[in-house]
Amino acid sequence: MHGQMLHGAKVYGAPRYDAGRVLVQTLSPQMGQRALSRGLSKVSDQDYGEGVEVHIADKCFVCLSALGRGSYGEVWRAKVVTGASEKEVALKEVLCRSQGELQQAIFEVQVLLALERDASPLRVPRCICYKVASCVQGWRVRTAMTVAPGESLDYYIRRPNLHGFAMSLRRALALVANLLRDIGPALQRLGPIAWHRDVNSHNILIDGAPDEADEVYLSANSTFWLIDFGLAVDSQSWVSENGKWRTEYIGGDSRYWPPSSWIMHLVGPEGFDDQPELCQQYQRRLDIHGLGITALELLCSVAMPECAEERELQPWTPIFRAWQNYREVVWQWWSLVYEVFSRGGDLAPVQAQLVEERLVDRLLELLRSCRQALRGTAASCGDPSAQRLLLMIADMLDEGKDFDLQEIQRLLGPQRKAKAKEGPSEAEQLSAILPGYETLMQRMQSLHKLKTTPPAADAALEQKLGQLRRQVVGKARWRLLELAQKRKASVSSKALSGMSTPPGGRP
Ligand SMILES: Nc1ncnc2c1ncn2[C@@H]1O[C@H](COP(=O)(O)OP(=O)(O)OP(=O)(O)O)[C@@H](O)[C@H]1O
Repeated sequence: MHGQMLHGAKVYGAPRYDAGRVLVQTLSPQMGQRALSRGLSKVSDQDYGEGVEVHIADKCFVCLSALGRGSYGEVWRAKVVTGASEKEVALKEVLCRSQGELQQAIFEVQVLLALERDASPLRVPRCICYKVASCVQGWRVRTAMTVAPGESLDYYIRRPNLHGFAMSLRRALALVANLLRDIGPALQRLGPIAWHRDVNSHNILIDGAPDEADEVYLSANSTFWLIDFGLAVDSQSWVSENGKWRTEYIGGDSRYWPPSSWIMHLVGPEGFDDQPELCQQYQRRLDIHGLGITALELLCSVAMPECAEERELQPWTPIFRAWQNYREVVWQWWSLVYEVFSRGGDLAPVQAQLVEERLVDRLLELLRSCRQALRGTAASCGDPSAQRLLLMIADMLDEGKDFDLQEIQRLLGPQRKAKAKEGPSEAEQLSAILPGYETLMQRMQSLHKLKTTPPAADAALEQKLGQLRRQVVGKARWRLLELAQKRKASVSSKALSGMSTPPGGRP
């Protein structure tokens, strides 16, 4: 999730699906200094700040500098003093004022923990430890995670282009291929557990891509990291006829929303009555669409020449034009909604205006133009690897296609190896905590009782969380086993049916 003025509209659904909020906490370094000067060895209700010592479980950290700011507070880079093998960590704190927010914040941690159990390391931060503490406003969920390298992709793509068109295009294609190779598998592994719902260029970090580097260097060295699982929802309870997709608030950055999210936002679930494909998109493919738009944005931002005449370079011109049209119109819709949220106004008139303007039909048309341009250029560009990329992006943006994330590795080859883990974390020793048949969210309802027993609750809360972990461990193990068996069965049935390895891909 993110909430920076220009890059993070925290847009939630229409008031009938829960009024949303835009909360940007500003934590001043002075606050941190004050905490330090009071000689606090343990921060309970203090915010992070330079030099502030933070204890989470048996580990101790000292805040160094802010890594970034989101709608729920700042994320700080911190030095490890004791208890963890990493030198530095990223400390995130989410202030939860309600049961719902607490459940959401804990789910974010659970998802990180679940992902790190994956056999092959993914490019997502690893959770080192976390703590839930009650405070006057409700609860604070503090997480220490590994620092993902690099900078936000949305800053990267706004840098001026130093190269001529041919070189820029090769660089862009190399970057887009690595973006899909890195983020695709993360989303694929995430799928059985959760939908991220906020895949966009602000929540993806890029590393190893200096401005002057050529495509060979970028292919070998650039990496992309998915962060911020703060809007993730349990994919098991989300999907189905009466799944939570019907009632849960809408999340994410509307510039990366598919048409189905706008339908939900402007009309509600009834808007899908005659639109089964869009309904399926909203239930299952929000992240794929977010990744597709991010890929197109990266391609055009890096490859598109700054000068308009140069831009008229066939066969790539149609893609640049389609993207520019999309960007102009969709960014305008986003700013209309965001403006109302940031001043806390009534969203209903803006929603009515957007319905009147036939936003969904226009968005479908803008996306159709993007796909047409991508497919047209793929047909004429003559470079098979560029072709594969363009067709893949077009399919990701196609509400009529049931895009499978496995396609990415099949067509682009496997993800380059992420750095090996640096030793077992506390999380690895914890019980498995994947949500099972009953969703984690439902189980967390039992925390409700603790809300009525204020501050004494720290220990009780920890105990309760421990209980919850133990309760779900059996089901989670079973589910992991089942998934592994399914994978095995599908691999052996493919082998039996004599399927060959596709060119450049894995079997
Ligand atoms: N593990 C990490 N490693 C490096 N930087 C990070 C990490 N986690 C977060 N950040 C930085 O902190 C910023 C805010 O983090 P995050 O998006 O998780 O917070 P949030 O409150 O959920 O924000 P949002 O408003 O985007 O929802 C990120 O944009 C990024 O710059």
